Amino acid sequence: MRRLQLTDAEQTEIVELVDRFLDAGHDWEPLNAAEAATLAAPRLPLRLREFLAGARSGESDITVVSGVPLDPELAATPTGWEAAAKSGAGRREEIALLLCGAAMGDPFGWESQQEGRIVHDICPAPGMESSLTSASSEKTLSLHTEDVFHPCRADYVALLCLRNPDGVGTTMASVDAVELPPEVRVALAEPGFRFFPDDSHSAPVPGEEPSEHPNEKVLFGPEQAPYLRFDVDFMTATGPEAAAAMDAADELLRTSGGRVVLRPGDLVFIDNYKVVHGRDPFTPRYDGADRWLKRVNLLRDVRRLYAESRVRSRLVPA
Ligand SMILES: O=C(O)CCC(=O)C(=O)O
Ligand SMILES: [Fe+2]
Repeated sequence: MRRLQLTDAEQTEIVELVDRFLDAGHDWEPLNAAEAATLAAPRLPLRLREFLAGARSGESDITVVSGVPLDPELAATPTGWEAAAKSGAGRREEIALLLCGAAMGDPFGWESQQEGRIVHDICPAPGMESSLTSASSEKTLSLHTEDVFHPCRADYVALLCLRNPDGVGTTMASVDAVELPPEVRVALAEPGFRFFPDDSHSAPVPGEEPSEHPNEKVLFGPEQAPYLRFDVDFMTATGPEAAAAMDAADELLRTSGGRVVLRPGDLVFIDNYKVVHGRDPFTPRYDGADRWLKRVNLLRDVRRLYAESRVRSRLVPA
């Protein structure tokens, strides 16, 4: 894990950059602002840009920037993403996240997720307490690769913490840190698995038809330092050896991993090719003081999405 604490002077620079971004009268729909964020990101503090460039080129598994400035008049935590979308709560934080995110990758979204919003709100929603989505609270969110089913899944999931009054942990396990027995490693590197869209995807997304789910590998890429895709809730094994390897990996990831308690102003970049993440359970309050994160998905090059979807759009089509 790499960590950077922003200084007071750097925080002031970011506040001014957010002000300038607002004054420039960009279209505040974050999807439209994503490109403007890429153009403005070179004005972020030099030390921050160098830190993120190092994290990117060194393929840091977990990268934390602390002290991202939050609005002193931050709105109450909305009761779910729809409420946040309606009120525009946390706009300054969305911009700060987009700007920092754009220094690490290209922001993109999903037509099928939070109605195509590019910056997501992660806060507990009434009725969703036990769901398998980030709107849950009372149920553990098990370790997962974000959008495990899709070839255009993020290289990084960036989470900016606005509130976390009970110190709820974001669980994480890195493929670099887990010791998989050789036979498990071999089985996970065979195309013996199928991956499915998780419950946060509302509309059908390409690949939702069972026939469209090819057999895939859990471990892929460089043999000495493989990448990982994994989500026990939204994958199946196609044979007994694959099933045994999946169970073993699940157990080893859970026991080898740890947790990061995000504090207000903490921004974490989770390498979605190396790290699976989840969340500890908590009791929601629904009183405006609940835990609240903003999330953006990042690709290292958005052209991977254009090529796959055959549309020049930052949204994966539904
Ligand atoms: O709430 C968290 O800490 C993480 C939730 C999650 O899995 C996500 O936002 O992708
Ligand atoms: Fe997630």
